[in-house]
Amino acid sequence: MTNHAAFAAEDAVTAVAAQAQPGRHFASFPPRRARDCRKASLGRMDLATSAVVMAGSLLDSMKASSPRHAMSPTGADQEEWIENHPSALEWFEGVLAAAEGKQIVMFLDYDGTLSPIVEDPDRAVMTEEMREAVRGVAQHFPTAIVSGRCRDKVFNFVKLEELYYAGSHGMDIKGPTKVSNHKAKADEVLCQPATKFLPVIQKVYKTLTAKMESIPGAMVENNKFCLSVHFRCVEEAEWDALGREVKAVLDVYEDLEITEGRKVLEIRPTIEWHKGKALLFLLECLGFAGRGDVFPIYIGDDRTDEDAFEVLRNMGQGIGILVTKFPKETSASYSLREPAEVKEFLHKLVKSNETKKG
Ligand SMILES: O=P(O)(O)OC[C@H]1O[C@H](O[C@H]2O[C@H](CO)[C@@H](O)[C@H](O)[C@H]2O)[C@H](O)[C@@H](O)[C@@H]1O
Repeated sequence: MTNHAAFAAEDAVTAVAAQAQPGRHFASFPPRRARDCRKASLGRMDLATSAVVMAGSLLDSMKASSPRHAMSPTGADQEEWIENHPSALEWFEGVLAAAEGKQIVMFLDYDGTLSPIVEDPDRAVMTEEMREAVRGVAQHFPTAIVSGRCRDKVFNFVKLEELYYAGSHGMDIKGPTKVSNHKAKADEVLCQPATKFLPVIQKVYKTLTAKMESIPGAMVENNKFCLSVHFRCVEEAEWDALGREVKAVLDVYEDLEITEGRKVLEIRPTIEWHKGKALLFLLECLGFAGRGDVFPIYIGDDRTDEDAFEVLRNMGQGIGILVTKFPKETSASYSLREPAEVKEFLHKLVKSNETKKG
């Protein structure tokens, strides 16, 4: 864990203390079935986990997502931050050296990583050039999309059948629809640890949708195993009211909790499952668990991605890359500034692998 100062920036990330799993060993392929992964997720999520919004601090957390300090080359704090989290493009050779002789496995968040952040969540499309970059990477390395969106929705944005998809913050994992050289049966749902929460999530979706009608600009997105209450288009003066409404609705559901993303409150079951667990599960599915010659690369921009960065840090394998223009408290070891740089990084990886193969 880095110990540099926290910065008030657009989507400031708070300190992470997700549960570590050092030296965890896995069975190899074939993948575990959904029932097994439900068992693995039993129990309440540790409240120290990064994204959980603590009682009383909701408005403060929401306000912390206002842009203030873009990274400038002149600020000493920014310089220190970039020294601790160097650009994965500028230090590309270092990344390659660390991955030398190992199997790269690629994990990609969607919003803010493959697509730019936009006001309307339904319009967060990814460019054809980015799709080509992801397609290229998937031809060389097993690749998964890990998103807070529901799986179908993120698939409809990405539209690549050869990838693994972990939707609803990893609570809904499916193998490739089109199987290439990676070990997987086509079109298989691999893990859904939160199915028993579906009825309550749908009930809360209806309640919150009705409540949010009185707040101009507020929007509730149904992500199947979790919900997103968007406030990007809500006047700041209304955020307190919005936060209180959401908290009041959630107060009677002890099985659900509020976590926070970029101008969004996320409602999810309090199970011990997150993007980091999804990463470990996918490594197991791919037959790479417990192997020292695997090099997972996880690229993400949001608080919920911190759980995956933390898992990699604790494994001591692979790297986390945070996409940000702002210094943030993070467990990622590298950074990229925006989706355009993510695309360039993916292209460079492909090119270097092609060169290596001759
Ligand atoms: O894990 P992710 O794939 O990064 O999903 C996290 C949330 O992303 C989306 O919301 C964010 O992007 C929107 C479109 O750019 C933006 O309008 C919103 O303010 C951002 O928070 C998605 O709509 C949410 O459901 C996801 O939870």
